[in-house]
Amino acid sequence: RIQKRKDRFPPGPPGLPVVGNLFNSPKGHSWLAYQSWSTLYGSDIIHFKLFSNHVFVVSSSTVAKELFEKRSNIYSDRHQKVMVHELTGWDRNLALMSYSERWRTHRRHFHQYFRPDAVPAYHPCITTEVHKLLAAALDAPNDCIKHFRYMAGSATLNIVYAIETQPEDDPILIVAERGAQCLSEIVNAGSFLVDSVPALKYVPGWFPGAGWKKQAAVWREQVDALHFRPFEIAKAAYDSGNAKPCITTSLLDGLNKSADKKEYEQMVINVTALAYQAGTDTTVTSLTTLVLAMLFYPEVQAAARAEIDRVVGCDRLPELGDKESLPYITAVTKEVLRWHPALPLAVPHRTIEDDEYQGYFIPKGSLVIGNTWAILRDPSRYANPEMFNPSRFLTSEGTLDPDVPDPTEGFGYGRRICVGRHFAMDIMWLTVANVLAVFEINESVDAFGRVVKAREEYTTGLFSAPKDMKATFKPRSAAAVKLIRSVVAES
Ligand code: HEM
Repeated sequence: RIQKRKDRFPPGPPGLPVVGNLFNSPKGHSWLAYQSWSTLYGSDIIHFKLFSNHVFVVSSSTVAKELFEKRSNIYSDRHQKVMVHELTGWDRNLALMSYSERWRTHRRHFHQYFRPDAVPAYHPCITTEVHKLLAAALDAPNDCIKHFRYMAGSATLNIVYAIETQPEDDPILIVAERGAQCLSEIVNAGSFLVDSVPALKYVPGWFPGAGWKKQAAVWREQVDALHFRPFEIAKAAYDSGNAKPCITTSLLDGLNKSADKKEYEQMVINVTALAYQAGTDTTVTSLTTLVLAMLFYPEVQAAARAEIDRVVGCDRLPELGDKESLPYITAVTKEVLRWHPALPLAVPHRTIEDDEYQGYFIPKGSLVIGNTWAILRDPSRYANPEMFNPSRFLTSEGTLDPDVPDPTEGFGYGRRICVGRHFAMDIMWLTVANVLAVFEINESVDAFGRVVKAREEYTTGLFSAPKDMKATFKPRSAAAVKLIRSVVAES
């Protein structure tokens, strides 16, 4: 019977006994290899094995909807790893939690602050941070990534903990940044033996060859600091009765009503730390892609600017209230998510039951990966998908075309879809509109006066960001400089 079921796996590259496809699985930019396997085997779903683990990769929106949405009760779990979940403390992160009552409680609490009708409350804060970004770009026109990072991090810490940060050497931003970075370090470090032999977690750090255990302890401290340091500041303000209302104070209001106060407080710590962890790198990566696209496609910059000048004029900056009247800016934002998704394979899902799809057998415990890259570059959905072309989302009259699919796969799938996507879309939209209203984005010049040519090269890993991004923000006019200075002075 087992043999019969094995024959019913979707097609995929041939593997070896015991190790499976260990030696022919891609080492970097795996979304590209999975996309070509899908073409080679003529299937929207492919299968391979890593040791005893079954991996399925889905590369069409139809199959993704069928599995992740229609069968979300089976396809919403996450793989648990000793290094990530137990030794370094990432079990607190909703995005990595197994599909359980604990995940549901965390997601419900987080969602109430980031659902579409809650997000407008953060518009004033986002607007102030975007204005500060414009001023920072005037003063340091070559540091766009640094400015994006500060904008996204500062907005998040303000909304979640009511903590005001400084652009340089802010102790809380440093702690948050370090903690969030260490997840990428763990993922990029590859596989740890302790994940295959969990008993190794009991080996003491001083044991010869257990250097990984010492590294795990360092990571653990950083993850703890990311969770506790900002929370302690917000909690102290709450206890003193002087706190500015924020997500933490709102959650702490529920503490007295909770049956298990310790457990509730732990949930508050996890939920509040989540926005920085899940929202900063994703937003910064996407905005860096915007900059790259603007270097390659100056005509898109010009079209965006023309729309802003026509609708908003030059005497004020675009606001989120202008969204309906600036469809081209919305189309640019969507195209950024589609052209180079920040997480080209989202976060892998895991099945909790045996399943069957189109005659194929998908065993319980399989990893099922949505190949967002392939789905968003599917030529049957998006013509000439390699081109950055916001107009694909517009009708011939220039309004948003409801028949062109939104690149929602950039935010993942089914019940695990990004909870912060409405907030993310607003912060991205406002940044795109404001930056293009007052700046030209140009290639930068090196110390010898030579233009640094932009390249479409991306990093590999959980996140995929433009490599060594260099660009310069040039104010469009003296009036634009004056406008930025006056807006920042006002706010
Ligand atoms: C452009 C920015 C962003 C992108 C591209 C993005 C993308 C994603 C993706 C691909 C996933 C995995 C979905 C899956 O497993 O199928 C995810 C999960 C998540 N995102 Fe985002 N995200 C962004 C911004 C944000 C922001 C700003 C927040 C918070 C304020 C946030 C909070 C979350 C959370 C909490 C999860 C975990 C959901 C779960 O596992 O149940 N994200 N995001």
